[in-house]
Amino acid sequence: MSQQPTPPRQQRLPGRFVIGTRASPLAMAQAREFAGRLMQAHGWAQDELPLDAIVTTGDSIQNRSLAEAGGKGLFTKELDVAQLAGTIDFAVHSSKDLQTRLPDGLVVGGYLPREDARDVLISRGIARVADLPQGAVIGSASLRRQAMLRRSRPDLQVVLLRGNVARRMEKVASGEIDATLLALAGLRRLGLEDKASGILSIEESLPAVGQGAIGITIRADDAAAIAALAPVICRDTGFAVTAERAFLAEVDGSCRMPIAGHAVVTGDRVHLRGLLLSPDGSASAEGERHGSVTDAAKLGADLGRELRARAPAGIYDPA
Ligand SMILES: NCc1[nH]cc(CCC(=O)O)c1CC(=O)O
Repeated sequence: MSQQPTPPRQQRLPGRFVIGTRASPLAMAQAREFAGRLMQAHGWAQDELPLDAIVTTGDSIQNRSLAEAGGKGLFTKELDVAQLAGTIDFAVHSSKDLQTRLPDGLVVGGYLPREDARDVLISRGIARVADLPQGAVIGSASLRRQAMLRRSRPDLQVVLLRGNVARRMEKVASGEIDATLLALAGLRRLGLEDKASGILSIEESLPAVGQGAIGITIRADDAAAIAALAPVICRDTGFAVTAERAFLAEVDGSCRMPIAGHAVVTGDRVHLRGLLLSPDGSASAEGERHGSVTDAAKLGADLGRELRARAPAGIYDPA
């Protein structure tokens, strides 16, 4: 559903771009953040940067897990089509939700500076997963979060929970479920950080590949878009997410497996951690790599191959 009429591509004014985004509150907040950074960097006015909010197939599926429904591409398909057609020039994505392989003709032009990548616990007053009562009901749609919870707290009842961030939080507040895990980044961008009951450490809940990083896709041949992005993109976030995404592409690429991967850049070094789990959390393979940021993609692929090769039974052949 494309709300605003947008000029055909050939009529694009020099320096004028249309930003495409999903229509969820979080996606809109991220698109506004990107627009704000572009306006500041270039001195553009708001009406020079129209936002085109597009409802994707993924947004309209609420009752099944994403893995069942067909994966990450469901959240980007309609945006990809609009972008290739030239209706939108930039598409703003949560890197976490971005397929490892983009459609031909589209590339990630860069990433905005990463927000905190950690997960948070949302509960009625309990700050730590370890302190949830025996048998508590905890909801998540993420295979990674489900498997990590089952591993650390096999007694919890882990149930499928979908819907946007606000709706998930309501289900905790109303008592329908006892707790859920969400990304701190999303809460911050929605101005809801004070609703977090506690923050999970990176060790406790290794984040998803790309978590906290906003990726901007462009048409591969759009030189004007590449130039416009240059002052707003973050090089270090790019190295970190490149390592993580190379890892993900090597271990699986679909989102049917619980996978976590997180890289941190310090100076010209990158440190990547990866984790594969069986759905019930009982089997796992984890590892890490340190190296130069210029080798980010290679480090990620190396770690992915290593973990795939030594994954115990139960990971690639779920019981
Ligand atoms: N899959 C939904 C999704 N995609 C990105 C974020 C959070 C923002 C981010 O990771 O940048 C969320 C919500 C969540 O996991 O709590």
